[in-house]
Amino acid sequence: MRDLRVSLDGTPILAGVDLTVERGEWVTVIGPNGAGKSTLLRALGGLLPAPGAIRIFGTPSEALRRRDRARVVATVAQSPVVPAGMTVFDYVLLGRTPYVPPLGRESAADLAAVRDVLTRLDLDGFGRRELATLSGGERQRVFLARALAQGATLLLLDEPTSALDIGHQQEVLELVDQLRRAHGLTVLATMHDLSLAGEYADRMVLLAAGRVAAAGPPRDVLTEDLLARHYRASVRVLPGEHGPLVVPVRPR
Ligand SMILES: Nc1ncnc2c1ncn2[C@@H]1O[C@H](COP(=O)(O)OP(=O)(O)OP(=O)(O)O)[C@@H](O)[C@H]1O
Repeated sequence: MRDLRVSLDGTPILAGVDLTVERGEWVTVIGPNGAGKSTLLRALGGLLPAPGAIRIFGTPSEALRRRDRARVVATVAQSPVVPAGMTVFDYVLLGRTPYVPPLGRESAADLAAVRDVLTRLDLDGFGRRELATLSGGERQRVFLARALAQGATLLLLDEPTSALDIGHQQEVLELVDQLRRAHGLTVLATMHDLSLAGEYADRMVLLAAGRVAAAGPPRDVLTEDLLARHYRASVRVLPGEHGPLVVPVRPR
């Protein structure tokens, strides 16, 4: 994206963001509440107009038709709408919509893709359950399952682990990383857990008040100075095996 500017109801939210994500790369956008992270993902997902600012694998975003975009870009929003009465299986099957011919039905391959992704996300046995009856964490895995079933090569993940327990956080991020390596997926995520973010991202972008305040490998972005300045947080940053570990410490 080049000079991405978004205003909502007359309020400037993104004030000229430049960001390139290479094919196969994992980039995580961090930043304090209200910095514009979700807005950035929504613009990339085609949900907000951004004429001329975004190219997806070389194609101007506005030139992609909805169905074509859905085969390339899959988004897991922060709080997706949960359709009343819909089962987990049918919800994940919605991810196959871009492959179903107009007025046609899902193929055996579509159904198999859904079963496969449910297994990978530890959701066997949940297929017939009504989505609305699942716990927050179970639901979050179903939202990710739908995006993975879509078979897109660019995954936009808006706080994909915020409702998950520590085990499922790791499981989901490991799965995304495995898929990335095996199928060359490109991942753009937002996360509030900074240590976890740094362990998985190749590069991080610190967004503050709609601008890029810092960008680079996790060790360059997760510094005590930058985090204190932009989050107004008191933290210690310790060296970790897979990236810096950010520990909040009570201010003196
Ligand atoms: N329709 C709107 N009109 C005016 N301001 C809006 C509108 N929608 C969102 N905003 C504001 O845009 C800013 C950025 O919101 P966004 O959801 O992108 O932030 P975020 O970085 O994802 O925050 P969080 O970490 O809290 O999820 C916020 O201050 C929000 O209140």
